[in-house]
Amino acid sequence: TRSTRPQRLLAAVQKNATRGDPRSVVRAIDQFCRHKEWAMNVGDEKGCILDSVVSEANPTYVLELGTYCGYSTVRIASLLSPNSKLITVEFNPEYAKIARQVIAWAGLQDKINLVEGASGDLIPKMQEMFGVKTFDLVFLDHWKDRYLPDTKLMEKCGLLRKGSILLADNVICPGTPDYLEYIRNSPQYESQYFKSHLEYTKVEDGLEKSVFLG
Ligand SMILES: Cc1ccc(Cc2cc(O)c(O)c(C(=O)NC/C=C/[C@H]3O[C@@H](n4cnc5c(N)ncnc54)[C@H](O)[C@@H]3O)c2)cc1
Ligand SMILES: [Mg+2]
Repeated sequence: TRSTRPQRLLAAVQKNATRGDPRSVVRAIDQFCRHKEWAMNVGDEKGCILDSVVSEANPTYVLELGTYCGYSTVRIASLLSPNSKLITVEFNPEYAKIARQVIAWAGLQDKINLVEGASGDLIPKMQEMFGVKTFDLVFLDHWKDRYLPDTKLMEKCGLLRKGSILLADNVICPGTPDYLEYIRNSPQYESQYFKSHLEYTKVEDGLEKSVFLG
């Protein structure tokens, strides 16, 4: 049977990237998506904004919602300090299988915990499963209609502390109107919009960075 796009993306990583070199994995995926087949990775342009937010935050505990093939997982983890951890949540077993191999190729399996399941089920279990008290940074990049309910769930579960950062992809395209409305009007958050483009295209998109004020 015909291969899937994630399988072809993984093959491109294994062909063009150097084992143990996360930045070469990121570069290989961007090359594949720009010149061969578009895929919904945060991409190189928004990826630079992601890099600067991660570097400035220097987080110990990171949560990513929506692993897909692991592009942003590798991009974030490559910037984390030695004792920090990234937990990434993915409910599609096919995507999880590909992402695990991309993460392994980058040599980042010790920094990353990929957990399979739905965010709505896993968020309430983060403390008991991983001994996490609060997350310093959350990257939202899963189904767009889950951003708001999962943010409210993280608040309810006490997973955010004063200064925790939420970074949301695609707030313009595909768009997350209910999330933006909530987060920009809530006195509990200080938000900032980083204008950019939908990965590998000229269509406008952007990232919304929101600091939880506690
Ligand atoms: C109209 C239109 C269409 C597509 C685009 C282009 C475009 C550009 C982008 O950057 C995008 O992020 C997207 C996008 O749709 N992303 C959804 C990403 C889902 C991944 O996360 C997984 N997942 C989804 N919900 C959950 C959940 N609860 N618990 C656990 N995993 C979940 C899925 O299993 C996938 O691995 C689309 C632009 C415009
Ligand atoms: Mg996205």
